Amino acid sequence: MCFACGDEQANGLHLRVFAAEGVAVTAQFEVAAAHQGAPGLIHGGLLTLAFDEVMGSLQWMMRIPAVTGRLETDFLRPIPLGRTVHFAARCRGVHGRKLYHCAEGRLDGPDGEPVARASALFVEVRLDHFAKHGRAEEVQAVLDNPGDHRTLRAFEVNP
Ligand SMILES: CCCCCCCCCCCCCC(=O)SCCNC(=O)CCNC(=O)[C@H](O)C(C)(C)COP(=O)(O)OP(=O)(O)OC[C@H]1O[C@@H](n2cnc3c(N)ncnc32)[C@H](O)[C@@H]1OP(=O)(O)O
Repeated sequence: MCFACGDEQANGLHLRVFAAEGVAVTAQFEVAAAHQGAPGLIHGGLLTLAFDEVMGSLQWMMRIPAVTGRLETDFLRPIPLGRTVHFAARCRGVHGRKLYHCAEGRLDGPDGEPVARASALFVEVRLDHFAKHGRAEEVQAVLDNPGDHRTLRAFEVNP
């Protein structure tokens, strides 16, 4: 039940991420009333969350379990509610356990006005990172139905 991508989260971001050319993904985020910060505008933290999710999706494509170590967002333009942010993210490089990603958000279309940029460092972890640190109920639910989790984030790469 991920807040960024889970269908069950009534006020979640409901992000859908798609494989692109190379080690890259695209995604869309419809900014709803529940995502408000200042009146009529998106909350900046939620935009950063969207970047975290979109860049974090690259790991699924790379088949490397990793967590966010550092994430920096540049807020270029205010984003009104009711608009759609189109994201494009790619892996810039890998050094040891460190994965360097970058992403951009554009308004209302993949060629729309750039409204935000982000860069992140993800750090590869062993799978037991999640089992060890997560609350037991949710970890057990994944272990009971591992297929659900895999299917949810499966990309068709070069289908
Ligand atoms: C049950 C199974 C379920 C599976 C489901 C999968 C779901 C997946 C969901 C995905 C979730 C989606 C995403 C989410 O939302 S993930 C949620 C948010 N992120 C976290 O909770 C991460 C919390 N932090 C940690 O666990 C540890 O600090 C990590 C693991 C990150 C590193 O601690 P660890 O002790 O392991 O490693 P290390 O400290 O030797 O560092 C290693 C290298 O990295 C460099 N470094 C580290 N931090 C920074 C930094 N801030 N700036 C610059 N550099 C940094 C460091 O210098 C070193 O470099 P070098 O010396 O090698 O050159």
